[in-house]
Amino acid sequence: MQLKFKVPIFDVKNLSFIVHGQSVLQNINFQIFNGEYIAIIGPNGGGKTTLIRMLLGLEKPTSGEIRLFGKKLRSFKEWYKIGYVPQRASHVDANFPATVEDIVKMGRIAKRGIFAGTSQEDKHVVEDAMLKMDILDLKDKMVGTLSGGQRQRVMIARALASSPEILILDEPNTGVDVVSQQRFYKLLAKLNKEDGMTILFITHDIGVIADDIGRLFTINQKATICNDPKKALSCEEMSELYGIDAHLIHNHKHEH
Ligand SMILES: Nc1ncnc2c1ncn2[C@@H]1O[C@H](COP(=O)(O)OP(=O)(O)OP(=O)(O)O)[C@@H](O)[C@H]1O
Repeated sequence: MQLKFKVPIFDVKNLSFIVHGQSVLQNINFQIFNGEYIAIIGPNGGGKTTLIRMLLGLEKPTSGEIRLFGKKLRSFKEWYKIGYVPQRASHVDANFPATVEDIVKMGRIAKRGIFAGTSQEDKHVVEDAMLKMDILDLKDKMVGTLSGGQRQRVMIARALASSPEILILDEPNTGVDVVSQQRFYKLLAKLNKEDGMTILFITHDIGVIADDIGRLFTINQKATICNDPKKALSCEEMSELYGIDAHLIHNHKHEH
């Protein structure tokens, strides 16, 4: 009988990042497995975005090692397996000349290459991504005419169009109204539960998604991994992490 090993999607060992003599991240260790839903929180400037950029090979660690799907980062080529939505991705010019469908199709290029024609499978995946993000009825609209919440869902659908195995979202809710945010969180939870999509989500709204996530990483130069997020959500801890009145975050959950 063959032994089965569970290869983590990300395997991060002793990762540090120092810039201009300042330590941004120190000795970070974690693994992320298929099907997990993980939130990353931490204060502004705590190193969350830097960590994600290193996971994506956009920033070189000062020391440590990152493996993706078992491969060393420098030999990893299958980037379509990772769907990434950066901060402010949905800020587009009002006159940007593309429909919702055009934008989502662009995500497919990562998987198929720029010169490949459009196959039936491509059409199906693009439509499915729009369906999952609840934007099928908007497909012919110009993206610049959409609301912030709708554009945000378009950007996630674009990431889904490359059929990724993990979705990485960096604070995608900036400038989006609360009702749209709630809708968005529900869609993400569904994506994780029903489709088994692995999600890594940098957010400030931890009180709202605490019931959905499996693990919580707090990043403030160092990483603290919490396997039971609900227990970590005491107001004291939130205050310490954010340096703000944590009651606001908890009350937020009961607004609707
Ligand atoms: N290449 C770089 N050169 C100089 N400074 C850098 C570089 N990369 C990151 N930093 C610094 O590292 C710190 C962490 O920034 P980072 O954006 O990762 O934090 P963050 O936790 O994502 O913050 P926020 O919540 O505000 O987005 C900041 O002080 C930033 O200026």
